[in-house]
Amino acid sequence: MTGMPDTPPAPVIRGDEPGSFPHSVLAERHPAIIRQVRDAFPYGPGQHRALDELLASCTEGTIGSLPADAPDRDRWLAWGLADHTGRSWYDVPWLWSESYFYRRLLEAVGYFGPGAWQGIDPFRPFKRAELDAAQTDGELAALDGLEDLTEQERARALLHGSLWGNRADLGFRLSAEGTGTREPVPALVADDTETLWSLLPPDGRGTLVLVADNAGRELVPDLLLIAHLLAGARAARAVLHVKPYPYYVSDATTADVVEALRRLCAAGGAAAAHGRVLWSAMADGRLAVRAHPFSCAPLPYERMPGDLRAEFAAATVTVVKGDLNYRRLVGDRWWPPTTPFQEVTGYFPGPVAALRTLKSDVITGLSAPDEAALEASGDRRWRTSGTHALVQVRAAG
Ligand SMILES: O=P(O)(O)OC[C@H]1O[C@](O)(CO)[C@@H](O)[C@@H]1O
Repeated sequence: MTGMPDTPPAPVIRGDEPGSFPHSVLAERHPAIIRQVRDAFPYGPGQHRALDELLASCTEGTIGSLPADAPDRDRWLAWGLADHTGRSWYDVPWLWSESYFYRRLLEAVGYFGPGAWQGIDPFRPFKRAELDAAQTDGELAALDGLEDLTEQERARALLHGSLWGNRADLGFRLSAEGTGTREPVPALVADDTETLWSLLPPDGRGTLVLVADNAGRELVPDLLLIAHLLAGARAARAVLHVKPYPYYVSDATTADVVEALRRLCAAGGAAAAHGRVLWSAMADGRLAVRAHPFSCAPLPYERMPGDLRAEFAAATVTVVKGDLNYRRLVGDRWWPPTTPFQEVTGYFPGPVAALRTLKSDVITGLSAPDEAALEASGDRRWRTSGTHALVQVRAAG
């Protein structure tokens, strides 16, 4: 990574090795997403044709440019489009390929308009199904059981709900059962939770920035965590960063925040109480939502623009959720796993915490014995299967 004298840059991850996880995402997952989106909407012939073209381009073709009148064409040119046009999707950085795939998918279905399909989220049916699932009711009802816990125990349960929600699985029931001395969640490969709490003490009255990842069953526990931190004055203000347009299937947009909040408020019990805290915090400005264009950039956060840098610099702590954001935070590279998290995030303009279940190859900040134990565990997919998680914090700004 540039500017980091102690840490020589590791190779950028590409999707060009058959059999590798990134390769399978480009070769199998992307075509499957095109199929699912196509089946979920009564699209017209133009959209079907554009989806056929995208499928052909990603499977056997090369990266094409954006239409001359695309509203974000200049932005994409600044993000490397001209350099990558005409190259194979497999030969450019994997992060870039994936990001651009979602941009092209939205183009194909007319999301950017003009026209009647402008603004229609092609992933909405999948997000909606998750939010509407009966299981979500049960998970929200389980919140009532947290009411008897101490503030610390509740904060921990909600933090783990947000963390494991990244696996689309609300973890607070699990965590609530285990509060106290027992370790509730195995499989944490790094746990800097106490450092995170030291940045957000009760009555600390700072600003929490949370960079969200997925909608639905990850965003709901993210919102619950924010509600708890605001209600207990561990944060006086919170800023929730979401995506300006649909991305990586389930990533949260402002529309998803609205749906999640309405779901909370309609749930009754403790969930609705949290929902009301958030609703009024939005009304008086203590909770703000941002949808910065860079949130959908195919680049690491190290290359963030000045206005975003200033926002993160002003935060007491920025909590970065999920796998994709982790890749962007540390750089999507084949780091040796013992590379210090503190070093690869040294460029970040303020204290930063990563809450992530492991769903791609990137990992930093492991101790050598932990790395050896994971490698010896017999399951070679510990990096990618979502069975492990981490809480990593760099406290110094
Ligand atoms: O929702 P998350 O935690 O960002 O995970 C998404 C991950 O899934 C992938 O799209 C691969 O399936 C990764 O590229 C990405 O890092």
